Amino acid sequence: MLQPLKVLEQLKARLREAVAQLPLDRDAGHASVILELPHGLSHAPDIPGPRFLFAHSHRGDLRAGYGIAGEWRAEGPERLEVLRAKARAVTADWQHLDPDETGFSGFGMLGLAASPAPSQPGDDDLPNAIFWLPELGLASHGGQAALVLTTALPSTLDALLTRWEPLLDRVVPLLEVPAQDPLTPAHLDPGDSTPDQDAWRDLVLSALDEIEQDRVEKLVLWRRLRLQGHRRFDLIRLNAALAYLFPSCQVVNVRLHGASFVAATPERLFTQRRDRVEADALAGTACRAEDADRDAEITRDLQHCEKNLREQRVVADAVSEALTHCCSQVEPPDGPRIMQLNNAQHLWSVIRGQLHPGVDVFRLADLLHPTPATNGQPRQRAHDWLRAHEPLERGWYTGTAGIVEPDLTGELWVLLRCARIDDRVADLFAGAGIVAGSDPIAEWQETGHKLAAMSTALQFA
Ligand SMILES: C=C(O[C@@H]1C=C(C(=O)O)C=C[C@H]1O)C(=O)O
Repeated sequence: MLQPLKVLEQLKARLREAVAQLPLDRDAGHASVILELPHGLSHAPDIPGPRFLFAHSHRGDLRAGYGIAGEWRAEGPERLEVLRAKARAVTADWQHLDPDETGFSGFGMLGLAASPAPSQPGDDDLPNAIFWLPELGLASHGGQAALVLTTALPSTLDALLTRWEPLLDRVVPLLEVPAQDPLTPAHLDPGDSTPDQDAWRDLVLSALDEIEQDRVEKLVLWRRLRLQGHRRFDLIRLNAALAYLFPSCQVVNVRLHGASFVAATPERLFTQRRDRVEADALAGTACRAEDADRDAEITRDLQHCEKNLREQRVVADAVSEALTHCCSQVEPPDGPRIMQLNNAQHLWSVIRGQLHPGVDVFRLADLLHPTPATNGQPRQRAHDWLRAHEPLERGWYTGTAGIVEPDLTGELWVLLRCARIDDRVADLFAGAGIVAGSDPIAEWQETGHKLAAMSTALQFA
């Protein structure tokens, strides 16, 4: 294996050659240089500054972005249309130079808060919606990896090398550092839940009343739990713990300023590959048991529970219906089968469709987000009821985020099992779908199982 210093020197030499070939004097657009890395990546370094990460352990996929080569923000009901127009303009004029023939290309990140309604963001918070081209990207898949450097045009050779060489100096040596072992589990001080258990019961009862009056069929309520650590939470360790505990989930980190938004989510909003789309309908939750017989019994109960099946069917139906607006053909949902995670199990179906020409991730996000899995049904009425009754802003919890390819296809994940982490404080978020027959205590316990996904991992960070 090449020594880290050798890798860095070789990358810098190849970077200088490649940058000299970029059309830097064009007066608009973006250009990316893609350089092969000697081996695949299982984790991505955390350096100060804006950063995002999407890592999926079972798939062996990783994308990370550092710094900003371009960012576009939007809010309000037109937010996805606005970002779509920007992304179309960017990708129409984006040069890619891949001298090592890696097959990787530049990529962007799209991320959205749960509601398009503008909020009063704090300094550390993420914007309502953002499409972001990182200055340095890392991509790894199937044991192969590449580094992608992107700039807005025009630029000059000197300006780029002055920025990019120090960036490589900071990041490349860290790629060779093995992931740190988890720390001895630390005690976390539990803070308040908002709403607390009494306010939760009242909220569930009002939601049940709304359902009883036939104004909505389903409402997804949630709560925030604040945890205080005795040491600063370390994102690399946290990601490693999440990947270990939830290898079939997508680990997501997004940070623009101080605080990081972190998730280990089991739920895709959709995957778009060329003209095919696949979306998850995930709803209906039960716990896990240590004892295998008891666990199998819980699974069987979930598969036959009329309330949970109905809750999941509402989601599958709404996703199928949304896809009919952009597909020439939508296959009936499969399942529902069971998705088993370490802390919970869910009813899950996949819905597949054949897309009309010209459909992209922005259009799909507009049609699919939010699904009744995280909002309720019907969509607008549920959204309005929740905005009027929820005690806190959701922010990016139950928003969506993912990677956008230069042809504007990609994959977005529903932001669940997540936390906003700032130094030693972590705010964890979890919710539960309320339908006729839901019980406030059982739903409170369900949010507890979901919160345990992040709180367990945080103990090792
Ligand atoms: C709302 C959450 O999860 C969603 C709600 C579920 C349910 O109500 O059973 C199950 C999976 C998710 O779609 C969450 O994890 O916070």
